[in-house]
Amino acid sequence: MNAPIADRTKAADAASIEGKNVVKTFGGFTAVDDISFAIGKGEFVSLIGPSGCGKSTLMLIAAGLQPLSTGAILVNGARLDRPLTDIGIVFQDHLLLDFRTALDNVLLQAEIRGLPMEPARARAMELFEKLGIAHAADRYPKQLSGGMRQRVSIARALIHDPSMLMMDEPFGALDAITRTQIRHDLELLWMETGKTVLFITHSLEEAIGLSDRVLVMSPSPGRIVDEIKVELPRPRPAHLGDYPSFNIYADRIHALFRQFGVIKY
Ligand SMILES: Nc1ncnc2c1ncn2[C@@H]1O[C@H](COP(=O)(O)OP(=O)(O)OP(=O)(O)O)[C@@H](O)[C@H]1O
Repeated sequence: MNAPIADRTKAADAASIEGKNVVKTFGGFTAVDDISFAIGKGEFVSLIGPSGCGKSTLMLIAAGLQPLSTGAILVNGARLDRPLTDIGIVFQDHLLLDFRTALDNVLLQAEIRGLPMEPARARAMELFEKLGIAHAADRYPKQLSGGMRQRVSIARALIHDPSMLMMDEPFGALDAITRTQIRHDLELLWMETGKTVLFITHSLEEAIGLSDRVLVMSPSPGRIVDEIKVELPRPRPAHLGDYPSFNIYADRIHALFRQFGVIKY
């Protein structure tokens, strides 16, 4: 099998992130139950698990946006005690401002971060080219399809060239055909940039189609119950079922969900 990460030279600039015995309680309720994980520089790791198992909570903790109850997050080996800034985040909801064009939405991120505007504009257009939306740079969010809006969100998350990307069900609201294409485009962008990615999804195709490793979570209280190293060549095809090993990985995840009663047939 070929190496999962295409451009290891870029990965040197990427961040590593580690969770050590992370616990998160809300009052008496345990949302995240003693989770440890390690994501290497330039690695693409997905979290998959049933609704409410604590995926978003874990991601927010890993980004320093939510305090943990006990445990620690280490970024490049240093304990995280504030929100990460060297990061891009993409949510299921695009969160674009209606009154700014696609390009200006991306440039807002550059403005907030105090980046020089001309290079930022050039980089935004370069990202738009790679994401296939250069022709729509001057359109407003309402004039874009759902897939195009998520592409703008990805460009916004990458405009400052962060060393890590976190994505919380970024394609969850898109139709199946758009999802397949945007998955492929994200994979190519990742192969080129070598960012460290933490990706949350409910989709086996997305988890297996994109990841170097898939971390499978139990129903609440969320724990990591399996780790699958995906050894499929990249870039991966639209129809993953062509690979017998895709079905083996998918069966393994289904079996776990069946064991937990998440899937009952
Ligand atoms: N701020 C909060 N206060 C209280 N409970 C919370 C809070 N945030 C999350 N929870 C609870 O923690 C659990 C995990 O939520 P979380 O959003 O992390 O799950 P998830 O796996 O991302 O779910 P989904 O796949 O449906 O998005 C849920 O039971 C949720 O209700």
